[in-house]
This record gives sequence, C-alpha cells and structure tokens, in this order.
Amino acid sequence: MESSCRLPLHVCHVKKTEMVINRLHIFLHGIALLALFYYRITTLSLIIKTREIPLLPYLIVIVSEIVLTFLWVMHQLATQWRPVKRTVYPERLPEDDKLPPIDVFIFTAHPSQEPSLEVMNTVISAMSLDYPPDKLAVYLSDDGGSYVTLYAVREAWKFARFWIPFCRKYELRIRCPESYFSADEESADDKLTCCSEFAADRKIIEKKYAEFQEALEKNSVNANASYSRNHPSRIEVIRDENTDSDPDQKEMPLLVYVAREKRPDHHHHFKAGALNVMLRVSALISNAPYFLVLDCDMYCYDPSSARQAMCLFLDPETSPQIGWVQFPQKFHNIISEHDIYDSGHNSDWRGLQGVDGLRGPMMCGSNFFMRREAIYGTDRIQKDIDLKQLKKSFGSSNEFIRSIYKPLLPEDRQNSAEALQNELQLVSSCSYDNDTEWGKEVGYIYNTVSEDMVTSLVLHCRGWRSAYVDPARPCFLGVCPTNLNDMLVQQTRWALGAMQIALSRFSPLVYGALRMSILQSMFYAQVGSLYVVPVCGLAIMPQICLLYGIPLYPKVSDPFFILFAFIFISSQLKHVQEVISYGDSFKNVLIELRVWMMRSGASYVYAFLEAIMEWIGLHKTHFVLTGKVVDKEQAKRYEQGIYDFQASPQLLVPMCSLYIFNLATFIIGIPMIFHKGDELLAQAVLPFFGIIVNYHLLEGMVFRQDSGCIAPSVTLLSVAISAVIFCCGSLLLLY
Ligand SMILES: O=c1ccn([C@@H]2O[C@H](COP(=O)(O)OP(=O)(O)O[C@H]3O[C@H](CO)[C@@H](O)[C@H](O)[C@H]3O)[C@@H](O)[C@H]2O)c(=O)[nH]1
Ligand SMILES: [Mn+2]
Repeated sequence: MESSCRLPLHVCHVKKTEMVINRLHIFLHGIALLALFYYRITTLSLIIKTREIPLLPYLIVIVSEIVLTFLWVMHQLATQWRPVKRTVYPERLPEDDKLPPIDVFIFTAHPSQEPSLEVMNTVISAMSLDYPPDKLAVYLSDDGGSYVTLYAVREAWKFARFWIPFCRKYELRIRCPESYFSADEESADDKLTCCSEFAADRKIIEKKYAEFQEALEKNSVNANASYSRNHPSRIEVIRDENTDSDPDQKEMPLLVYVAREKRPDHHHHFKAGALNVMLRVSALISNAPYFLVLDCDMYCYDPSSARQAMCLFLDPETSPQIGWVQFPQKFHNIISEHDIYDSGHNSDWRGLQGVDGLRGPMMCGSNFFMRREAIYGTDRIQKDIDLKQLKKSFGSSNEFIRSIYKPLLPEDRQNSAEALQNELQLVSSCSYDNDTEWGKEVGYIYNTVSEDMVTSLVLHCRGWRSAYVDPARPCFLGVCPTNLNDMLVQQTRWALGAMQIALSRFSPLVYGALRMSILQSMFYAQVGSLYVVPVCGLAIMPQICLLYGIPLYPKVSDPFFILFAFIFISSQLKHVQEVISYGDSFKNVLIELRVWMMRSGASYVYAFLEAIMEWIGLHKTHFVLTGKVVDKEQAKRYEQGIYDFQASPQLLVPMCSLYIFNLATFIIGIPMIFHKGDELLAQAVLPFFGIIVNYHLLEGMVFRQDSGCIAPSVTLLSVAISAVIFCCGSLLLLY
C-alpha cells in the first residue's frame, strides 16, 4: 500500500519520433517558405519596374501565400512542436471516501431537435458513472423550458433506480442503456452471459427499458409545442416521493432539473449563459469542487472517466495547476471506413495531442472535467476584499458568495426548502448577470458562439494548465453530423466563433501573446475562416491568368520551380504522415483534404462575412443547433459512403461555382498549357488538383440522378456565378 501510494497517478510521454519528424519538417518547410517570399519580393520589384504582367493578380497571389503561411506557422508550431500522450492509473487513486465530489452538467436546448430519449440516455449514463453515488450530482439544463423534458427526467430517475443497481451488481462496462442494449452481447456483458441470475435480471431490466422508451415516445408527441422562450426558472430536485425512506435511495446520485428563466427581450448568451446558471445553481445544492460538462448528445461510455480525470487533479505533482481535463469527442454514429464528412474531426484531436505538450488543450464544449475554483477565478481574489466588491463580481446572492469560500456541508442545509428555492430563483433569473462580472471575468465568457474556446484562452492566460486524456476505450460517445448540410452549418458556427474571438478584446495574438507562451497563443490564432483569402486568391486568380497566358509562377526550367514543387509536395506528405501516424487510413488523407476545401468554399466564407458584419454592427449572430434528428434517406446514403447534396443552396452554390470555374478554366486553358507549357505548368496544377480532389462535386452535378444529387437549379446558378467571377476577375488584369 505504502509503495503504491508513491507510484505516480499519471505519466506523460513525449512522442519522440514524431517530435523529431515534425521539427525537421518545420525547419525545412520554413526555410522553403522564406525562399518563396524572397522569390516573390524580387519578382514583384521587377514587375513594378517592367510592368511585364499585371500587378494586381500578382499581389493577390502574394497576399494569399502570406495568409496560408501565417495559418501554417500557427498550426505547425502550436500542434506539432511537442506532441505527448498521457497514461492514467485510476487503480492507484485513494479509497472512495477520500475522492472529491463531482457535479455533472448536461445541456439540452430544444425538446424536438434533441429527442428526449437520447438526452435521458446521457443523463442515465452520467448517473451510472463508476464513482461513489453520494459524491455525484447530475444536473440537466433545459434551455427549452419544456414540460416534455421535465417529465422525461422524472421517468429517467424512475428507470435509473433499477438500472444503476443492475450496472453495479454486474459491473457493466457500458452504462448507457441504449448503447448497452444495442451492443453485441460479447462487448456488453463480457463473461456474464452464461450466468442464469444475470440473464433473468437482464430480461427484467430490458422490459423496464422498453416501458421507459414507450413512455417517452408518447410524451414527446407535443415536444415542439412545449418549447418556450418565455418562462420563469424552474429547478427541481428529482426524487421519488414514495421511496424517501428507502435506503436504496442513498445509492442514487442526486438528479436536478434546471430551466433558467428566459424572456424574449433578454440575450441569453447561448450555452455560456446556461453554463453560468448551472454553476450558481449547483453551488447552492451540491457545490462539488469539480464538475463535468456534457452535451445532451454525448453519453458516458466507459464509466471510469471521473476516476481517470482524478488521476490528474489528485496527482500532487500536476494538481495545483490543472484547471481542466479534456477527453476527446468520439462518435457512435460514424462509420469509420468512410467518414466522408470528416465528422470524426481527427485532425483536431491530433492537434490537441500536440498542444497538450505545451500548456494543455482548450476545452472542447463537452467531455471535460473542470475545477470550480478555476472558472470562478477565486485564486485571483484579494484576501481583504469586502462583500460589496464580491457582489460586484459574483452578483447579489449571499448564499452563492458563501459557497465560493467553503464546501457545502450537510449541516449548512438548515435553510428551509423555501429559502433555498428563493435563492435558486434568484441565481437562475435572466437578469442576475447584469452589472456583474459574469460572462466577462467570471464563469464562461459571453459574446461568442464558441464559449469553450474563449474561456480556455482566458484561463490559460491566467496561468492554468490543462490536460488531454485519450484512452483506448472511449469515455464518451456522441452524435455528429453525417450529412453535408449539418456538417457545414456546424463548421460555420465554429469558424464564426474563432473569428468573433479574433476580433474581440481577447484576440489571441494580442491578448494571448502578452499573457501566455507564444506557442500556446498560436493555437488559438488558427482562425479557419481566414482560409477564404487564399481560397479566393488561389482558386480564382491563377486560373484567370492561365486563360490569358499570364504566368504567376516560375517556369519549369527555373530553379525556383523546384522550390514551389517542394513546398506543395512537402505539405501533402506531412499531412499523410500525420494521418497515418494517428492510426487512420490513407483514404482519410483525401477525405480531410476534400472536406477542408468544401468548408473553405462554404462555411468559412459565411463565417467570415457574418463575423465582419457583426463587428461593424450590421448583424446579430444566433446559435444554430447542430441537427440530431436523422433523416432515413440521408442515413442510407451515408452508410453507402455516398455524398448527400440535399443541402441548403446557400451553402452549395459558392463551392459549386468555384468547382465549375476551375473545371472550365482548366479545360479551356489546355491549348494554352500546350502552347506555353514551360511557363504555365505550375499554374495548371492548381485547378487540376482542385478538380481531382473534389471530383464528387462533378459527380453530384453531372453524373448522378438520385435524390441526393446537386439540384440542376444549383448547378445553373453556379455556372452563372462562375461566369461573373470570370468577368470580375478579368477586370483585375487591367491593373
Ligand atoms: O442556447 C443554447 C445552445 C446550445 N445548448 C447546448 O449546447 C450543446 C451543443 O450544441 P450542439 O447543437 O450539439 O452543437 P455542436 O456543434 O454539436 O457542439 C459543439 O460546439 C459547441 C460550440 O459551438 C460546443 O458548445 C459543444 O460542446 C460542442 O460539442 C447542446 O447540448 C445544446 O443543447 C444550450 O444548452 N443552449
Ligand atoms: Mn452536438
């Protein structure tokens, strides 16, 4: 025992081979980029003197290359400099009675867009975590203020009273009921299948689950109508009145339903607003020093996540600095052989492994355990601060301020139920934040749709570290978009969030670089929507110049041609190396590239425009929920690995226009390529590469007849727009 106490709770290994490869690549590719800019500057001055070719297209290409290089530097240095992998040893944790309490916050926003059964599965899976039940409290935040959801939570509680003991008795490895009953027996029950008592118990629980499912289904008929944006707050600790004296109740974690007050004339700050209310409500009820944040569509798969996170929080070496522990988001609805929308976001998770070697990953909205002290910023409060000042920061609730300073003990609960309810109403009211520091310095930061990113940035700046734990058996499994429309909508929101932050006072390279390590701030500066600049520059200008026979790149016989070829090939090969060493197949290289181009040609364009319009005060952004209800036809197409173009024309038109434009310029330009091959080869490679990578768009427009193809009206409109692009682009050749 003595010696096991001294063993570390976690180990962080630096991935040495990858680190060497990455740094070598950064060095060589970096030198090549410097040479490229040397070439550009010298040729630019020549062009200015001789005016041999028009200046403007050349400048546009240079600006595009500058932006691409900027994004490359931000990405490579932040995510490739020091990749690490962590291993945790939960079996070395102290006994259960020494573990700290944990609150779990689950968020739902719409009863019909986020079906109750799925949400309740997340709730039940969280209640079934392998953690002492008296130290676990689960809160469901319902931004829809819906009685359908409230009823469902009550039913979930009743079902959980049977489910949790069943999980404990047989030590189930899957504790989300839906996932358990649909898993193949082997993985769900391990070696229990042959035990007759187990078989009988399983039958009973399966029947109860079917009844539970049926009750929710009946109840969900009016889901849409039950959604409300105008309601007082409602907070209810769920319990079974008849079983209050039941000793089994102690085996159940606390379950609380929270619907914050909502009024039409109030800005509710999306999920960040809901998170801050949850912090305050839970502080008055259970006030655990750590909490777990989960989206409603992200259930707990491996029940040991809380113990795994504690390996970092309780490790005497790392503990005082760790603000949060992030687990990856993995998805149960992905078919990994052909994840054609890159919904797994593996490139992002690879990036987190990298930044974990610096000061740690950002919070990714869901699946992270957080230290309450960090999000309150209590460590920054001066010792002699008075109550008035505290109220200025934390709002008017005395009870809440008291909760900051000491853990809640059972004897503190002398407050009558009525007094508690009044205080809960106060802290969950929509005006509580007014004239306080909530959303500015305290809690989750407002004014962006990416509350997770900006809050992480601020906490990293305050000196907190974070950790990324990615065990072989996923701890959480969720639902991700498996159709083009939802994927692009989600990407637009994320890109918009990053751009809003870049334009705010928390701009990573100003606010961040002054307060944290430069490499870490580079991670936050990867603003995806900036890709619109090189996309517009490099997918339009060189192509127009190709048609007019104007060279923008060195001749094949020029030694600088090799430099451009090297940069192109080296960045592609590096991508291949990253994908393969993460354990993905070669096919993913193509998919990631293709999806990145589609995002650039749709999501990033809109995110860029929306953020700029908001910045100059012409637009107010909304949080568009990611679709979670699956359309059968779309699902079938996804299963077959076929792209579904039943997406909003608004999203399809920009990318189709760019495709048609590139295809047309390449075909029309062929005689020119033959004629001036030496001068124009590099320029012909660009449209050719785009056409090949995005061949599925051509298929969708021309070769497919099924209902998932690109509508002829979209194609026609795109043809017209590509003609306009050509005309406008040609005008630029005048300068
Ligand atoms: O006003 C709101 C809006 C959203 N949500 C909840 O926030 C979660 C995330 O919304 P979802 O539509 O599922 O968006 P995703 O794109 O899947 O979410 C990713 O991106 C978000 C930031 O854009 C993060 O907050 C999420 O954690 C992250 O998983 C869901 O549980 C919603 O119910 C609210 O509670 N209130
Ligand atoms: Mn989601």
